[in-house]
Amino acid sequence: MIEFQNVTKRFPEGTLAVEDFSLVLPSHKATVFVGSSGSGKTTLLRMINRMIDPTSGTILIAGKDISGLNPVLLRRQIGYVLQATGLLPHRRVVDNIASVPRLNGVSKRTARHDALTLLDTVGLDRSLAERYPDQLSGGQQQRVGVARALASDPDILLMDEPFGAVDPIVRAELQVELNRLQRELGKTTVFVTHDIDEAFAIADQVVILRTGGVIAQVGTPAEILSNPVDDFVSTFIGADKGKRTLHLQHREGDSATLIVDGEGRPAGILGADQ
Ligand SMILES: Nc1ncnc2c1ncn2[C@@H]1O[C@H](COP(=O)(O)OP(=O)(O)OP(=O)(O)O)[C@@H](O)[C@H]1O
Repeated sequence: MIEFQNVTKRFPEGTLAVEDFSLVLPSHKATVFVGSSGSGKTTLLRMINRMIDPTSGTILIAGKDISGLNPVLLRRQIGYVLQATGLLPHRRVVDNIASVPRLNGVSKRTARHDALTLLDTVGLDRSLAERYPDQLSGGQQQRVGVARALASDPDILLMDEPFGAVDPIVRAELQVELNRLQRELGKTTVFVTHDIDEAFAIADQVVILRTGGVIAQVGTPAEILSNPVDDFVSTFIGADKGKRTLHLQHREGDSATLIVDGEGRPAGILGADQ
């Protein structure tokens, strides 16, 4: 479990990026921060692995205040996936994936062996292992980025707009794959996006943010879709627009709930436990 307790971040030149933010991010679940540009999503994410330290307040991981932990060691225990993948261009795919285990002292042979297994995990063919990142498509590079983030078997996976640079079809595939991985591996995932549809597709817990990291609403996709708390949230999820009046439809004899758009087209499915 990750817990933010009254966390505020003011950058040195004065911007108040996050103000008095408190929230529990449950273990083994995907929490998605969604909000418009500048709402503080990335700042919140980066405070979890101490790439940014709060001005005040406390962040706990598994009950431990992270301000007392060595940032470098903390980062090696937390997977991090970025839009720009961060893959090392001069290293082969297999060595990119093996890089953090190698830093953690795992032998080259074991780290490379595990890297090949991770290619299977993220749905990539092992024949890609010896390529360099620029010999892969954008979607394949993102999968390698996910494999690399999983390589040290972290409990926590941070993902900052990881699918923002790929085309919509590949993006939808990656979202489906991430859901599968989430079910199989049960990581505590924190995902940042400005795309509300992506948030609904991935999240167990959606956090809709206003400027300053102020929480507009927290809930499951079903809770937010069925009961937006105010006009801001309604506008954000598109419930006020004729073109996408999403609503939920329970199907007779089926445990899943269908999300249907304003024209009656299925837009997604919520699992039985949501
Ligand atoms: N290093 C920094 N120095 C000063 N201000 C910063 C810094 N990083 C972020 N900010 C400011 O803090 C606010 C929140 O930024 P943040 O990157 O967290 O937002 P975001 O919701 O992730 O935005 P985006 O969707 O555009 O990435 C913005 O006003 C931003 O300009």
